[in-house]
Amino acid sequence: MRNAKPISGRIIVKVPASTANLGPGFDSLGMALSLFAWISMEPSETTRITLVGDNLEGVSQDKTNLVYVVAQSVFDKAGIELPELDIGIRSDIPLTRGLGSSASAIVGALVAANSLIGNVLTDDELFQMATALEKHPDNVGASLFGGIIAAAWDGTRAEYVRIEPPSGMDVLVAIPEFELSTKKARNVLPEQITLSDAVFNVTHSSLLTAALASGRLDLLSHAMRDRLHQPYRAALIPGMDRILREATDHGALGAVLSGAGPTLLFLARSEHSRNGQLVAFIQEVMAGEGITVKTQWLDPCLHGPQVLFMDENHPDYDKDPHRLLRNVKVEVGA
Ligand SMILES: Nc1ncnc2c1ncn2[C@@H]1O[C@H](COP(=O)(O)OP(=O)(O)O)[C@@H](O)[C@H]1O
Ligand SMILES: N[C@@H](CCOP(=O)(O)O)C(=O)O
Repeated sequence: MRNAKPISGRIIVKVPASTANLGPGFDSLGMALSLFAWISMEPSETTRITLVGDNLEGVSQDKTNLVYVVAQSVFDKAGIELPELDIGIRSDIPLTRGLGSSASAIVGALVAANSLIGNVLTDDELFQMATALEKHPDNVGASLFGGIIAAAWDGTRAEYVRIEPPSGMDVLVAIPEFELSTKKARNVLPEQITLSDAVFNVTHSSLLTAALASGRLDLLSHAMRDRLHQPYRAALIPGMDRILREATDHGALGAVLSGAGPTLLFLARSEHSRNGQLVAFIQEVMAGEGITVKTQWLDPCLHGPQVLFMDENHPDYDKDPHRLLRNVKVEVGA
């Protein structure tokens, strides 16, 4: 049992989305993105889970909700009695599209619950818990620490190194209208691969990590190639093969499947990125496949979760937390 302080007050956490793999770094590389989810959490007489906004369709509002379950695991580990919770969730991260919505929910819930009990768990403990829940460290590490992370999990313990994203690098995501669960996209992967494909991925992942750490943007198109998961997942995403193959002819530095997909992700130099050529190419190929995609320019997010603690003296404490979440301007200080 830790020295957990009694739970009181309201926590609002703003947590970034993430993209995993970056091509060859399967289950290892992740980068936080400037797209966010917000979770409010406070003790209450009975549990209530309110979903705010359009992106959370189908998410459960009972005690099976991921945010509620993960929060309880924090109280359990800290050895304190499990409280009923009033939880509000707002997310600008589309679900099951390969932008780490589940990782953001897990990290947001861990950080909110830990804040409610006076941060008795360390960042490392939160990272270990998040990795064990998500079963791979790439998305959760990026959401928790911001920037780019290179991580390895052996099933017992995860280690990571955070890399500051190179400056002058923009991120474009092309989000198809259809959902693809991570589970389904992992199920199409083979049990075994050839030694030459394994060597291809180890070498390219190492080169990519070093290129990102040293700002060698010129190496990205070479380094972001993958033979471990993208070739198998391509069958689930019409148009993906051609777009990834030809994106560098249209201004991208590198093009990959984001996480398990179906979102495609492109890195581009900031000064070239917004001229519309790349977006037009993606839209044209996807339209030819009969698929609607939403494109959105993002930046790497340099920070992890930001936490606002409200006690009863806070000027907004009397406001309905769900109305606060609805307000886009909910900015949560570091
Ligand atoms: N904010 C949230 N609150 C509760 N559950 C969530 C939230 N975000 C995501 N999830 C859960 O995670 C699932 C999506 O996870 P997954 O298939 O791994 O896709 P993604 O690439 O978006 O992480 C959703 O169907 C939902 O069950
Ligand atoms: N390394 C995982 C990443 C899954 O990311 P998600 O955002 O699609 O959940 C994988 O490629 O399966």
